[in-house]
Amino acid sequence: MSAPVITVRGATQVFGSRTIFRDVSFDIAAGEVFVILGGSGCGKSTLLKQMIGLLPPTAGEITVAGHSVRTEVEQVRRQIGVMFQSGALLGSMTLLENVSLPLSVFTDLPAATCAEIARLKLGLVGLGDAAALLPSEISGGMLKRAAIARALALDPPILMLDEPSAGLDPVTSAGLDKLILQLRDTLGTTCVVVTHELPSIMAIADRCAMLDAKAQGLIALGSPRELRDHPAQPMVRAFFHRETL
Ligand SMILES: Nc1ncnc2c1ncn2[C@@H]1O[C@H](COP(=O)(O)OP(=O)(O)OP(=O)(O)O)[C@@H](O)[C@H]1O
Repeated sequence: MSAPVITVRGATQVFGSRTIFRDVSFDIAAGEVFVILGGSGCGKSTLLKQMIGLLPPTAGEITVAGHSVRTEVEQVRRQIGVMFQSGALLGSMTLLENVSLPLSVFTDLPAATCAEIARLKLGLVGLGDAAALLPSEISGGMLKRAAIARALALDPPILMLDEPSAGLDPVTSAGLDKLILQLRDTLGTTCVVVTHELPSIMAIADRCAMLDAKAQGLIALGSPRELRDHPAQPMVRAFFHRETL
């Protein structure tokens, strides 16, 4: 494995008297597609928020490109483009304006250059012809692609996607999987994806980390094929073989 770009060491999250997960540790290598999976409420989104620097871990340490999420939040954020579950684009702006927004807010580039870069990003996600449309005028799959284009606006080396295929039909979802792999292959983007869609996991993940609410932590770490073919825990087996426990 090449040098880790993200290190998670003993990450723990407690809300009030409730432990969501404890002592979670793994590395994510540069250029890896890393999936965080597990049942509802096991803490996938919470772990993502810790990695982005939005939520300091109750205990443990996470670094992104060598920067601590506790003490160097600015530097951490600069490494990461995020698409949250809602993927919210601003409804009153065209796709081009939505994708330009991070560039005009966070850089000193002239408006025409921001627009040119935004156009390139829209092209990258297959929306080159949709730049002038409003979010209300496009499909769910196109909305996700536009949100990914916006997450890529500032050329982050890491992309984090929270349930990108939620609410999409299988064909559109497979198209999104292909896009994620294309971004990794063409731009070298490290992708951290939260999902519990088994076909997506098998299609895109180099490795995955499985969290479990009952175990309050990590129950499996490895390639999806390893976890499917050699599940070390009944819960892992149930997930990859679609069995009930
Ligand atoms: N700020 C918070 N305060 C208290 N509890 C929280 C907070 N954020 C999340 N939780 C709880 O922590 C648990 C894990 O939430 P999280 O959203 O990380 O789960 P998840 O695995 O992403 O679930 P899903 O697949 O349903 O999105 C949930 O029970 C949630 O209610």
